[in-house]
Amino acid sequence: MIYTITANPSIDYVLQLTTLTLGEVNRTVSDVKLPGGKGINVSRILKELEIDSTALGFVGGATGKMFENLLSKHDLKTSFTQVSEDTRINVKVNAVKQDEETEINGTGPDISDQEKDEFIKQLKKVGNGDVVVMSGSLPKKISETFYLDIAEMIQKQGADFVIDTTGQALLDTLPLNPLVVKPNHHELAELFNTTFKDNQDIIDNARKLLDKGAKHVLVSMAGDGALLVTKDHAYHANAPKGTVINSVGAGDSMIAGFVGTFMKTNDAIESFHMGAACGSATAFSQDIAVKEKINEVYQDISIKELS
Ligand SMILES: Nc1ncnc2c1ncn2[C@@H]1O[C@H](COP(=O)(O)OP(=O)(O)OP(=O)(O)O)[C@@H](O)[C@H]1O
Ligand SMILES: O=P(O)(O)OC[C@@]1(O)O[C@H](CO)[C@@H](O)[C@@H]1O
Repeated sequence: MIYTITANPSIDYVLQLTTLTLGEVNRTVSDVKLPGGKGINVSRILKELEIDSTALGFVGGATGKMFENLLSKHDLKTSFTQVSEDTRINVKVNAVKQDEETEINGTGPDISDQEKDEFIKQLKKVGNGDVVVMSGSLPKKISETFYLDIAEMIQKQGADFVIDTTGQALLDTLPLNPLVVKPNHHELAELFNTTFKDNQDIIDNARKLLDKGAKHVLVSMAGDGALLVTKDHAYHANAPKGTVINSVGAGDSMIAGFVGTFMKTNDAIESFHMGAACGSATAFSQDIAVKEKINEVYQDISIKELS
């Protein structure tokens, strides 16, 4: 079983505008409310790929009820920990003429020690052969070592983990050998306080994450596709041409496609191909991609060995 942890889920309020002008009244062309959060998006793509997962996280208040209601349409297995404060609302603005996406993410509810303990109890059921995907920001009262503590705990129980976070929190988990990490190229550059001049530069820095313990490294590069870096080889997946509608969740979709396929096939290149298809398919959709779109985009992706 794959478990996804979204410590700070959200209602994503996605607004399409012609243009966005700060300091003025702006009106939407369309708006939708989606059940959001990185782990939730991973679970939603896994569902499209017909792979079972259970979504875990903290949900609370009136917005939490709305979140669960929005999510119920997707028929996912969930086991949320109820908290007393409200689930956050994240605002996503797509200004079509300016070809710009702006995101405003809330901080999320305070989580009490008791609520946190209840959540941790849920992880007792994780065992041999399971994979736990942990992603997204932490609510403010949760310790920065939350993901690291969970990784240590579930590893002792025989499970693998995947982590999608940035900075020191990511580096700290590498010695525990995450199955895959997926920084985007900006996050990778920040990790090593550098800038990249070409793909080889990115590959060299991605290999530092392998040296520190990651089993696979994906580097996503939005409209420039993605890289899969292993100790001896590096591969590039193209980003097919298409109309980008809302790329929120493209990175989560890539992780879901990779992890779900890897659990079935143990084949990193095939998993990378599916990950890239899921990422681009989501960028070409208003919501997280559905399986028909993923299958269509899959045909337009080719994986090239670079070294
Ligand atoms: N404009 C695009 N055109 C085609 N494919 C895209 C586009 N944007 C993203 N993708 C695909 O999705 C993958 C993940 O996107 P991206 O690099 O933006 O991840 P991210 O920064 O983690 O995104 P997010 O945080 O919004 O989920 C890319 O590597 C690429 O394969
Ligand atoms: O604030 P975080 O937890 O870093 O990111 C949350 C978020 O932006 O990530 C998802 C897209 O990746 C969205 O569904 C959600 O709103």
